[in-house]
Amino acid sequence: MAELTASDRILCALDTTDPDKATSLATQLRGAVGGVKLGLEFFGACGPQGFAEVAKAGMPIFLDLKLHDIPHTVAQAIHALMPLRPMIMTIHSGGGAPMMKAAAEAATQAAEKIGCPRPIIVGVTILTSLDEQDIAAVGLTTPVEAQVVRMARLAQDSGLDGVVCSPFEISAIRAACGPDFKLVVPGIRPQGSAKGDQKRIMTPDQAVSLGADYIVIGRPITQAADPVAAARQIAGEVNKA
Ligand SMILES: O=C(O)c1cc(=O)[nH]c(=O)n1[C@@H]1O[C@H](COP(=O)(O)O)[C@@H](O)[C@H]1O
Repeated sequence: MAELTASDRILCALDTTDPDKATSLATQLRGAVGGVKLGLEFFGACGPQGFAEVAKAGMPIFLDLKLHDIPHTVAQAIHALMPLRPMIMTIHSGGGAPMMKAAAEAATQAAEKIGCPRPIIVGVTILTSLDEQDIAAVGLTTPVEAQVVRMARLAQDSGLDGVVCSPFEISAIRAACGPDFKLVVPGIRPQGSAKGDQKRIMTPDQAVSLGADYIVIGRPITQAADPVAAARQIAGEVNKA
């Protein structure tokens, strides 16, 4: 497979309830980023129809619904979502091995049935909006990096293609899971941009240098006065690194 360019590695999170805004951003950003992410906010407001509208812009779409339920329910949800043909889908690694295995199997079966490539199925590990203190408060006493590596190994053993992790865990997961395991990395903030609710953050060039396959960036692009210029500047920084 051809090496991804810096722009290809950027997935822009279109977190909005407005389908016209999402479609317009997806159209403008074509060529400046590798794909767009539609998540709970967009899908909750606009549903599969909204997804199909944005898809007309011709960009690969990362469908981020972070599925987390019993194995049967998650498998059926994947069967229901697969006709949308997303490039990447998220489930939650915290759902455990039986759920992740069921998700991987459902994605393979649905892709065969529809006749499309299986999407990249990634497991969300520990959210980038949490720091050590927040994580300890929910009762997880293992240090974050060790906990995330544990979840990544379990995801790999269960047949997932990769995980969503913070930039801080990239090196440890690479060492544990090898070069082909996909690392999708949010918690990315270009120098000087507002952190917002993110806590475990790095700059785009740092994350790619450490080995991120994809970096997920929302507000620093979508809330910029010129989103295309912001995306191109980020790609430039990644290239320099
Ligand atoms: O699964 C995700 O994509 C995700 C996982 C995570 O740990 N942290 C995280 O921020 N995300 C998503 O990445 C995007 C980050 O958006 P910004 O904070 O605006 O750059 C949001 O759409 C989040 O839903």
